[in-house]
Amino acid sequence: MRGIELYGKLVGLSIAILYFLFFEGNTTFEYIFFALVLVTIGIPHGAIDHLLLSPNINTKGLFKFLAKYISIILIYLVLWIYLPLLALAAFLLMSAYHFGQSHFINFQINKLKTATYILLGTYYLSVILWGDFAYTKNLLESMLNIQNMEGYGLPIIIGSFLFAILLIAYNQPSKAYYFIIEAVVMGVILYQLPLLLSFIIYFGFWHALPSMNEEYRVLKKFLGKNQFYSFIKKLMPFTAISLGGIWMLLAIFYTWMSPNELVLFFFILISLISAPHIWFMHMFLEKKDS
Ligand SMILES: CC1=C(/C=C/C(C)=C/C=C/C(C)=C/C=O)C(C)(C)CCC1
Repeated sequence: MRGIELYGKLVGLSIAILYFLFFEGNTTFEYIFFALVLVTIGIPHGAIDHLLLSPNINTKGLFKFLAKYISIILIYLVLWIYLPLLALAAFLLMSAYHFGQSHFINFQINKLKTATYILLGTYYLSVILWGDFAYTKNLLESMLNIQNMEGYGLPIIIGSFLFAILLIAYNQPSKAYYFIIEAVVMGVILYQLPLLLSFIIYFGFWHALPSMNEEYRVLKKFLGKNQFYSFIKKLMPFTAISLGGIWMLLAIFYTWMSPNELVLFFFILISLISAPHIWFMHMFLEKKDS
């Protein structure tokens, strides 16, 4: 594993340990780390999608890219408005694929790739969502009632874990032990944490940072002198636009929505920017493999 990823995972683990030791039940701790990781790693990892396929993009190329990006967002927004349950199901499936995919940046999967990604992503997502089922249920309440789904949690978690490990072992027998240990340790920890902290630790340090590290590795030859500084500079504009847009919309809807509805609305906004990001990231990672 490359340095930064390992350090990131250690930071993620330290936040979890700090929570268990000193801040159990402290929502301020949870919100502070949620915001910090989101702003510094979560959003920025998707802010250079325009450079992934064309590192030297020109103005015309950028407009074409933005037209595609915004069209996907608008089509998905229409789906959220008219068929919200389908939009939610699509979000969970896309996210499982996308999260799973980022576990294999340094490990080649050749056989049953899509299934492997989806199963491993489903495992982590379900650990996070079912680990704090009461809050997940409350967040989704305004959209659907998942009360009777509590019992499905363990079979889904164990089933996705077993099948994912089976497929990883089928692809890379000598590396499977690493994924097993990580999935078991992280599964236990994420399951015990409150939803938002669990989500942001996994999202930040197991998904966004490894993805950003890969973006940097591939793009750095196009960054001239001061590669790291130039990379950070390139992340800035779309990070600021995304955060500003999310902030503005949350501020506008703040007066009409309950706190739980606002959190769900926040995740719907994340889903809207994630849809094109997942697509471009998929193209980037698969192109790199071929
Ligand atoms: C945590 C959470 C949810 C799922 C969030 C997901 C799936 C986020 C995925 C983000 C991605 C894929 C970002 C891209 O890089 C729900 C079920 C919406 C509502 C309850 C809280």
